[in-house]
Amino acid sequence: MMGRTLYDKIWDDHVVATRADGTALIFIDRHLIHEVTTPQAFEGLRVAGRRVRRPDLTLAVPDHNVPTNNRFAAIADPESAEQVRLLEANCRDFGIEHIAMNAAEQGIVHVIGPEQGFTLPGVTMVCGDSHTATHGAFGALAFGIGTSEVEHVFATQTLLLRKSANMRVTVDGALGFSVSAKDVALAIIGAIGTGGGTGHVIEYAGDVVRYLSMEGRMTLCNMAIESGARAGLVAPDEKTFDYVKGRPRAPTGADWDAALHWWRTLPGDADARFDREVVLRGDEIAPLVTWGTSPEDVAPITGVVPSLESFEAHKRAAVEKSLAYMGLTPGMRLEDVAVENIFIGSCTNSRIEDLRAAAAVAKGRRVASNVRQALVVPGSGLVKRQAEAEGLDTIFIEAGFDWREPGCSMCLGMNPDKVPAGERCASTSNRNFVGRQGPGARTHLLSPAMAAAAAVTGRLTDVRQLVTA
Ligand SMILES: CC(C)[C@H](C(=O)O)[C@@H](O)C(=O)O
Ligand code: SF4
Repeated sequence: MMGRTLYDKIWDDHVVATRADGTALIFIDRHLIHEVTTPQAFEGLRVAGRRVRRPDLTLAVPDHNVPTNNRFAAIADPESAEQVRLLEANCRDFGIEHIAMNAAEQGIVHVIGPEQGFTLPGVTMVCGDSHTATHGAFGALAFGIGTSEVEHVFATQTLLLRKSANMRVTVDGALGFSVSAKDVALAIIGAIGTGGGTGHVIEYAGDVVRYLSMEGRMTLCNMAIESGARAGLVAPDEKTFDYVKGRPRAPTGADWDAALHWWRTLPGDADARFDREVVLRGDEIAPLVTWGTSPEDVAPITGVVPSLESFEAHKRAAVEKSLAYMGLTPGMRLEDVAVENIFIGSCTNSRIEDLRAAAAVAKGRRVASNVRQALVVPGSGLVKRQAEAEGLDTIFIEAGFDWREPGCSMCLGMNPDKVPAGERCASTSNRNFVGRQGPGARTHLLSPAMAAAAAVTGRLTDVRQLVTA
């Protein structure tokens, strides 16, 4: 038998039935849900007179619409308030565990899954949310689904799927000083483009990926979707198992031993074949920022806004449009771009290590006077509590940052945290699309350390000038 990849193994383990047309019915081990993509799915169940088949494999949390301040006041926007209310009511009606907005464990769905030990190696995991790829960091096959599929999983705990192709992205060598998982994620998308992973599940491999912490691997897998991939994966190893062990929903006792035994068999076989291979060198990755309205529009912070001529002819019109939206001109030094807003948060970069990296830069410095909002939004209540125990909140507050409650916040304009039209934001999130952080907002994606550097200088800045090795 030919060697199998990690993806092949998880897939094979979950096939319930195969059909003549090449699709397969796949069992879903874990279903995360949030308030945005579930109301219609629950309604569909009601109309059909169905129950949720496996409420015990389902976990709910509100995140997109929750305000990150004034948590105990009513949510001002009626639509947001209704979505959050509906999630709770539907979970009560259908017997699903719901982490309430003001619970200590609340947070962004992709932060709380791993934190709670709900995310495990080898499982299939879905959520009505594109950044479900994050959980692939544990060697779980995790991907986003649409609302009608959410209903299908509710009703049957399965999905009808067509298998993707196998792709491997290897990042060899080591990362330079102040270069983080976010820079690796951006470098990969810059190299392969937003369509580079289409039709594939990407396994991230190589020394750089092995060396990354679980937090870093989550950042990397989080952005798999921005390269068009169905999912991102990292083979589980001892670091993975150490992270999972002792989490509230992780297996214990004999179950743990059995799980560990199985998890160790998951990494791909040495002779497994990938349909596509891409190799990057870690030492060639600099701290990166985006200059355009697509996550593939990346450049080293030491660089300039690219010229139209540097693109293939068919791309130039789009680049021109994107630069006009961003208010940038070719040849402009990226370090000369002033920013009025800073966002440190999102399911890409709101975990404890992200906050530590940002705090290390912010410590003893002040947010620049041209910066009007500098938000630090922990990914969950538990991250917030940990950060406070370490005194990170004090560092941020003394530097002039705004220390908030957990949620999606300024990552997208579904709650009160928005970037005003025409203003720029140095943001640790994953999407710089037109209007993503508010109508007319201009987003520059970067790492937490780079966002903190931008906050204290008031412009995009090479963090390596502020911190020494
Ligand atoms: C609102 C939700 C469905 C959406 C997603 O699917 O990703 C959001 O989380 C995002 O990041 O754009
Ligand atoms: S933090 Fe941003 S990317 Fe992540 S789930 Fe929320 S809105 Fe989507």
